Amino acid sequence: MAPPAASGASGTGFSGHQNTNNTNIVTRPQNEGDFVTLVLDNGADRMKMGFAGDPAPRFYIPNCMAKLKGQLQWLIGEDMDSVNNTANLQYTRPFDRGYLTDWEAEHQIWGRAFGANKAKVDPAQTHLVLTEAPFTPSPLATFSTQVVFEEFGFAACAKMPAASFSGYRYSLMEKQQQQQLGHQQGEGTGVDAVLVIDSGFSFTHVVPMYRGKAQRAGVRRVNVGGKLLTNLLKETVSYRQWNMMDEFQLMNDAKEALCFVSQNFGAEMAKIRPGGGPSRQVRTQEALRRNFVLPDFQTTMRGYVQDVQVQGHQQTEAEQQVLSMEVERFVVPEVLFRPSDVGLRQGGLPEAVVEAVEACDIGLRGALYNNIVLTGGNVLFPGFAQRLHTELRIRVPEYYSVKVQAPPDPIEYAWRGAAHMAQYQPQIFVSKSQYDEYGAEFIQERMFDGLW
Ligand SMILES: Nc1ncnc2c1ncn2[C@@H]1O[C@H](COP(=O)(O)OP(=O)(O)OP(=O)(O)O)[C@@H](O)[C@H]1O
Repeated sequence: MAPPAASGASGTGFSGHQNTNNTNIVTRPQNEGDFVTLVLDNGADRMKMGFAGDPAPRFYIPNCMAKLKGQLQWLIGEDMDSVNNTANLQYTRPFDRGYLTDWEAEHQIWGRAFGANKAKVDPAQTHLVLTEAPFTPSPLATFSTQVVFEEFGFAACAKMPAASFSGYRYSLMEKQQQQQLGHQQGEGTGVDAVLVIDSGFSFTHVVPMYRGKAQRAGVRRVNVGGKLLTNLLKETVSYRQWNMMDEFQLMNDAKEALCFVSQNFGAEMAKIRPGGGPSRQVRTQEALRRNFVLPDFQTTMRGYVQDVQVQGHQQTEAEQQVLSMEVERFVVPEVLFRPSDVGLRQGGLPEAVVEAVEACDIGLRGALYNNIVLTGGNVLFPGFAQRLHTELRIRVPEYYSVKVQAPPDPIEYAWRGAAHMAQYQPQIFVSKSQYDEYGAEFIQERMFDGLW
C-alpha cells in the first residue's frame, strides 16, 4: 500500500477548543488516488483529532453526549456549548471503565467529528490512525475495526494504544537530541528503552517499551484516573460545604486549577492533625486555603480561582458563592500514589513503575529507569514529577539512575507521536481491501503485530 499522503484542512467556524493556526490547509486529497491521514487520539475524556503533518491536534472534542434534564434530545460536541449551566446536563460517555463499550453513542460522536463541521473528510479517501486502550478485550477491539471499515468506510486504518505512540515520540526526540549532541547509541541503553506513564481519564498505565515494542509482561495499570479524582473531590466538597454531586464539570475545573501533588504527604497531614497544636493547625490551613468562585450563570459561566489578595477581604458571600479548598487540594491527587486511601486494593504509581521494570529483562532496567516519560492530563498536577522521582529514588537500587521527564504537552504527546508515525511508518496501516479479504479478527491481530 502506498504511504498515506500528508494532508491539511480548511478549519472554519468550529466551536470549542481548537487550534487556529492551520486554517488555510486543505484536508481533501489534491489528486485522485491520494489520501489524507486523519489522526484520532480517542481519549475517554476528550478526543484529540487532526491530520498527519499538522504540528498539533486541531480539535479537542468531548467524548460524550449530553441532554438537558427532562428533555429527550441528545446534544453532541458544539451543541453543548449553548448550555450555560452544565449542571443542567446529564452526560453519557461511550467509555466504561476505560473501554469503549457504547458504540451507538461513539458512532454519533465520531459522525460529527469526521463530518461537515469538523474534520470534513471523505472516509473512502482517508487513512485513519486511532488509539485504543491497552488490553481492550478482543470482541470490543474487533468491533471497532468493523465500525471503522464497514460503517464509516475508511480506506485504511492503524490502531495502537496511546502509550505506544508516546514511546515512539519519546525515542524519536531523544535520538534527535543525541544526534545533535553527537552521541553514539549503544544497544539496550538510552532511548531504545522507554517507560511511558499515561495517566488519563480512566486509568493510569505504565508501559515499558523496547525498540518501539511494548513489553507486555511489564505493563501495569493503576486503577486511578482523572474521573475518579474529580468524583472524589466532588464528594469531599459536598460532604464539607456545598452540594456539588451534580457538578462534575465544575469540580473538574476546580481540581485542575487548585490541586497539587504533595512532596511529603505524611508531614503535611501531621501539620493539620489536631495533635499538631491548634495555632499550627490553623496557620497551615490558612496557607493552604484557596477560594474557587462559583459561576452565577448570569455574568459568569465558569468557576475561577480568587486572587489570594482578595481572599477574605472585599467580597462577601452575598456577592459571590465561594468554594473554599484546603487539604483536599493535595489529598485528592494523593490517591494516584496511595490508591488504598480510597479502598482500592493495589499499590500506587511508584510501586507500579518498579513492578513494570522488574518484569522486564535485567539488561533493560537501567535504561527504563533512566527514560521515564509522563503523559496524560493528570501529570499536570504541580509536583507530580518531583514526587514520583523522590518515591522511585527510595525504591530503586542506587546503581540505577532515575530520570523522570515531564514534557510540556502531556495531553497531546501521544497524538503528536501518532501523527509522526503515520507519515513515516506506512507499514502500520491495514487497508480496507485487506480487511475485506482477511476479515476483522485477522486484521485486528495484524494491527498490533510486533508493536504491542
Ligand atoms: N491541569 C490539569 N491538572 C490536573 N488534571 C488535569 C489537568 N488537565 C487535564 N487534567 C485531567 O486529565 C484527564 C484527561 O487526560 P487525558 O486527556 O490524557 O485523558 P483521555 O485521553 O481523554 O482519557 P484516557 O487516557 O483515559 O482515554 C481529565 O481527568 C482531566 O481532568
